Amino acid sequence: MASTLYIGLMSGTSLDGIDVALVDFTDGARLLAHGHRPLPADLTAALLTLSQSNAPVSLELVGQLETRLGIAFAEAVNAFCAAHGIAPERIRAIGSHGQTVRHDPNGEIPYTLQLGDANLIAELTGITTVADFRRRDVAAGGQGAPLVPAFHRALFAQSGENRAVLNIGGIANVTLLAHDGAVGGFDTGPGNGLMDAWCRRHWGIAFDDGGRRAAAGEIDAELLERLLMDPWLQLPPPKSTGRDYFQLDWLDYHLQGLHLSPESVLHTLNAFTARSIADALSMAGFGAEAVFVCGGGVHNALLMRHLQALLTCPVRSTAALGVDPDYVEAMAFAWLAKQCLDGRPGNVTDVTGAAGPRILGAIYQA
Ligand SMILES: Nc1ncnc2c1ncn2[C@@H]1O[C@H](COP(=O)(O)OP(=O)(O)OP(=O)(O)O)[C@@H](O)[C@H]1O
Ligand SMILES: CC(=O)N[C@H]1[C@@H]2OC[C@@H](O2)[C@@H](O)[C@@H]1O[C@H](C)C(=O)O
Repeated sequence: MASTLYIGLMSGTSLDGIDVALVDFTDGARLLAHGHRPLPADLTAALLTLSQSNAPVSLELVGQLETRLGIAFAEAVNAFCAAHGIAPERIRAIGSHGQTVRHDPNGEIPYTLQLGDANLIAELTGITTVADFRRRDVAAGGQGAPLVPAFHRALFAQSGENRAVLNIGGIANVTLLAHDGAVGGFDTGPGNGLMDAWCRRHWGIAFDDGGRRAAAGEIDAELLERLLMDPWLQLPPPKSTGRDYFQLDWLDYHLQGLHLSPESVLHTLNAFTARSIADALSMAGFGAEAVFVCGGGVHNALLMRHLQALLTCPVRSTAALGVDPDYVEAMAFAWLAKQCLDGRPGNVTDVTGAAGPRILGAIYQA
């Protein structure tokens, strides 16, 4: 009988590193072990440059990053397996998200681009690898994102209540699990990405721990209003975005003529993330009875306070459902790999807008 153990690999838009999740699908989805491996600093720096939409990019750089990321993902798996004493033969497959460097499913020529050569992952780990999950959905006219809603449905639905599952990563996305079984979902806009970029620029730090620096500043009503006016936020679903749109150039444009302390800009960005999420939920007319949060934003206490203040239902971590909030996405890509190998669809057409359910991912045999 085929193994029920899968590894999910997630390297998200915040570029904080590689999440590794070992999941057993014998009965539901059980997280057996997890790990996090920072990306080498020069690789993060190259990816940050690449994700600026106006940066000149050479094909050589893209080719090299494809290789370097593939090696980094494989090393993350090998180190993880060694640390946990897991023989590669026990793993049915790896589901590798890859690193999104561009995402433009609505452009004249739609595309989405994730790097991290899965040939290398399969070769260096000896484990069958499934990767390239988004492009089939885009080929079918979809956004190619968000893809976690199908997994959220498998894991968190059947509660009889209207549940929202909110992932606050670099970008934020929400899954709407209605009490009658209907599933919706879309990106809501920036998560931590803009705050991280501001922290990097002003203090050379990766993120605002707990939201403490932001708390030292004030929310600026004028800046908040300007940010909330962005037309993307008003678009109806299906919709998705990436860090190539909500980036520092975008913020600098809105900061023109304002003279604010860096702390106040940060607090305004924090409030903006919360408002854009709450407004999106209200525009969707969903009537959430509970919101469960995953992704790194759950550790930003100030952001969680702002969210709770804006929403009338309880806002809790997915830990309240017994699922580690830092590994939901990595678990989702383990699940998507299993869906692919089982010949089952990975997309939710009401979420991505694709023409139909599609088996997502390409298989690289061990
Ligand atoms: N203690 C903390 N305080 C505040 N923010 C934190 C803390 N820990 C993590 N974060 C935030 O969470 C981010 C990482 O979140 P996560 O790993 O969910 O993002 P991601 O998966 O890369 O993004 P995406 O879901 O958009 O692909 C960090 O960059 C940081 O902004
Ligand atoms: C193109 C891309 O990489 N999108 C990511 C990003 O990070 C969060 C949000 O934007 C979501 O749409 C998606 O990731 C998750 C894993 C998803 O597909 O559900």
